[in-house]
Amino acid sequence: MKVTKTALPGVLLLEPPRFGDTRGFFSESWNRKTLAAHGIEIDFVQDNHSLSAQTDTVRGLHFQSPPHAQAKLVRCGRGRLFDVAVDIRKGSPTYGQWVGYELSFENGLQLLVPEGFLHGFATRDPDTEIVYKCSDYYAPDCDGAVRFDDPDIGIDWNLSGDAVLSDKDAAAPLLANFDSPFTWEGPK
Ligand SMILES: Cc1cn([C@H]2C[C@H](O)[C@@H](COP(=O)(O)OP(=O)(O)O[C@H]3O[C@@H](C)C(=O)[C@@H](O)[C@H]3O)O2)c(=O)[nH]c1=O
Repeated sequence: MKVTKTALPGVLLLEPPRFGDTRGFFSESWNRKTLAAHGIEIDFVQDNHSLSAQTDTVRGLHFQSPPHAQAKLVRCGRGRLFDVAVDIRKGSPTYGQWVGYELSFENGLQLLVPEGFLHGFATRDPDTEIVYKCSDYYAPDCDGAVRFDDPDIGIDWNLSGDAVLSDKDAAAPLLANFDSPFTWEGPK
């Protein structure tokens, strides 16, 4: 397993090995012991799977507040997506900064998004599937969102057309009008 640090401490890019043969490939998409050996010890309790029919579908930027904050381990099941994490921990030296990576069925990459970060993605192909593990259960009362195209965050989504959004995401507040429920706890 190759684990690469990103510009945002705590956000990691994971590359599980794939064993190819004449049938195709085999890959361990998650293994608690392997991740623990890399210092990643998170109790995942829920797996999510969604399909986005159209290219340029954007879901995000989402979070769940404490006491139901979620870390997420994200991969692409089919197609290609651009996956983004944004630091929203008050007092963090990287508050408001983002990183984004292309996760695809082809490259098998995974993004680890810790608690205290917004998560969102844009699809690059039709019928793109995302699959992700979450460290807490869905808690609609703690569900929140920030505008995906907030100019203060400035994510370069590189869309080919207009974003396809849910009503909830279209009505999400800007970061400037948002009181983050997360606080930076210092370097780890
Ligand atoms: C997130 C979620 C939604 N739902 C339901 C609520 C609603 O009826 C339907 C669609 O919900 P949403 O519109 O919130 O789905 P979606 O916009 O795909 O939300 C997801 O976006 C990505 C970026 C994330 O990071 C996730 O944590 C989650 O917020 O599914 C669950 O039952 N369980 C869940 O865990």
